[in-house]
Amino acid sequence: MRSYDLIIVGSGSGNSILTDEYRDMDVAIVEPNRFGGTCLNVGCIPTKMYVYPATVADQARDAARLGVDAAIENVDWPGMRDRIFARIDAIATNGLQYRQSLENVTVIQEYVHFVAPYVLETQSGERITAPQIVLANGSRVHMPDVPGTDLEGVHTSDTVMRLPQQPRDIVVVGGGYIAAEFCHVFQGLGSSVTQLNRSHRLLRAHDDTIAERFAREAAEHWDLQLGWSITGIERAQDGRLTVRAEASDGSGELWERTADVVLLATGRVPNADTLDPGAADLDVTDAGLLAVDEHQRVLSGGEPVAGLWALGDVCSPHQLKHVANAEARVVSHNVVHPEDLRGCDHRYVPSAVFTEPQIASVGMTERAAREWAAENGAEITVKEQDFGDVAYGWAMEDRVGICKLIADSRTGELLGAHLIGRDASNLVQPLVQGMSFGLRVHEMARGQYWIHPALAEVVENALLGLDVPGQRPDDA
Ligand SMILES: Cc1cc2nc3c(=O)[nH]c(=O)nc-3n(C[C@H](O)[C@H](O)[C@H](O)COP(=O)(O)OP(=O)(O)OC[C@H]3O[C@@H](n4cnc5c(N)ncnc54)[C@H](O)[C@@H]3O)c2cc1C
Ligand SMILES: NC(=O)c1ccc[n+]([C@@H]2O[C@H](COP(=O)([O-])OP(=O)(O)OC[C@H]3O[C@@H](n4cnc5c(N)ncnc54)[C@H](O)[C@@H]3O)[C@@H](O)[C@H]2O)c1
Repeated sequence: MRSYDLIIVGSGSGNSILTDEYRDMDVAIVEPNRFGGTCLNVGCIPTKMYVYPATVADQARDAARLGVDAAIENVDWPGMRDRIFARIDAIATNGLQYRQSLENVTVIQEYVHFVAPYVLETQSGERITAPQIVLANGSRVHMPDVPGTDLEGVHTSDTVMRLPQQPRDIVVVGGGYIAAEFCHVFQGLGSSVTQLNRSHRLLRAHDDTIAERFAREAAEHWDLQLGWSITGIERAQDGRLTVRAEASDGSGELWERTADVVLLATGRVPNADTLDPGAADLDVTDAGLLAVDEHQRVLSGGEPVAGLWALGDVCSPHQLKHVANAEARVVSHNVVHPEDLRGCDHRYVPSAVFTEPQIASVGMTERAAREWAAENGAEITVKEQDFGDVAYGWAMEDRVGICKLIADSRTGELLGAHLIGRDASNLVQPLVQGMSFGLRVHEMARGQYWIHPALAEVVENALLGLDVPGQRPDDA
């Protein structure tokens, strides 16, 4: 059995823990797939490289409203795909080659699983061990359990971005982040898109106002079919794919649609199970995540196991790259400073959905805040500020955007922020900052300049619209 000082399983955020402090350690990085993990190869980065041109095309289509007549002559999918992956594949290849070039690092290109505490076995039967092991092996696509998902032309986010040609039409199954982003990509680039979702609600974790506004916009941009559960996919006589579904309400009503391509976007599951965690007595949560404490130490029987760490999608309910990266920074420190353990601050985790229009959110939804207030004898104040009511919104003739804020009306603490509209993923950042550093609503609104007439004035006005200390007439 080969011994190392440290084994890292997974080359996504796990790869980033190796700082200068690790130069004298004998390290193994285990990565059976493309080096760099999900975000780089099949996730955040390539999706956004498709989202951007799709948004450009969408804006061109919408420009006549502003007095600019534009026409989209052509969308070069193969050229776009090759441009995107020329950049990404080179980063993955260079990342692998760099790690392989280091004297103290061994890259093992196989899957591993536990056979005993601190002992992992590769697919080819080699056993490796280390006193410190970082489990950063992410999550995988969840496939609906229906016939036909293995047919050619049925894709997931892992494969759809490498399609040889842009599909004329596509059925996207699911109502979460991935479905929302790919519906925008394909619709923006000119495919005919049908979105099929089991429930009547899109983006289920989001604030009701935002989810409803998004569903309204989605229905204007593509064919939105809500309340249908997929029952199977078949090869149609013309060689295309027929998706079949039945009504989710049990009425027995049936639905079908034929398209060139089907994209399954029905969630991701953590890869804790594939590590065989029972062989090392590791705790797994009901959601299938490796259980960790606040220092990212993996738990066994509720107690931290010395030298065993986890980070990212394999242990995080958030399934977000910035969370995986933050946890990687904590693990990077803790592995080499066990006497000075750091923790990860998960209080205000923002996220954005890069669809059209963009959506961004941090903190409690209004519904969660109302429940929290009822349980804690608190009172909340809510402000919905339309983008269309600030100067830059006039310039855009905006009819969609909202910045919705929720605060504790006694303390002025911002509890939640939810935006839909142009640049929402950037507009939310000053609010994340204010929340993270304990600023009260009035301090955020009046303790800084807001550039006029930037779109950020929508955030300023939303803050000023909250009924909180410092902003009431008797506080003046
Ligand atoms: C289409 C898509 C778009 C996304 N967009 C965004 C976004 O815009 N913003 C955002 O914040 N997040 C986004 N995410 C989520 C984000 O990609 C993940 O949260 C993040 O990449 C998780 O990082 P990780 O290091 O935990 O895992 P990963 O990056 O998945 O790395 C885990 C690695 O472990 C390897 N592995 C798995 N099992 C084993 C094993 N048994 N042995 C050895 N190696 C193993 C895998 O091959 C993989 O490379 C997106 C995800 C997808 C799928
Ligand atoms: N911009 C971002 O930050 C970003 C982008 C993409 C993905 N992600 C991350 O990746 C994760 C996975 O994304 P996702 O969109 O696949 O998951 P999700 O959990 O957001 O949505 C899954 C959807 O699939 C539906 N579904 C599940 N099983 C189904 C079935 N059998 N039939 C029909 N519908 C079914 C669910 O109802 C839900 O609407 C997200 O949790 C997110 O954190 C983030």
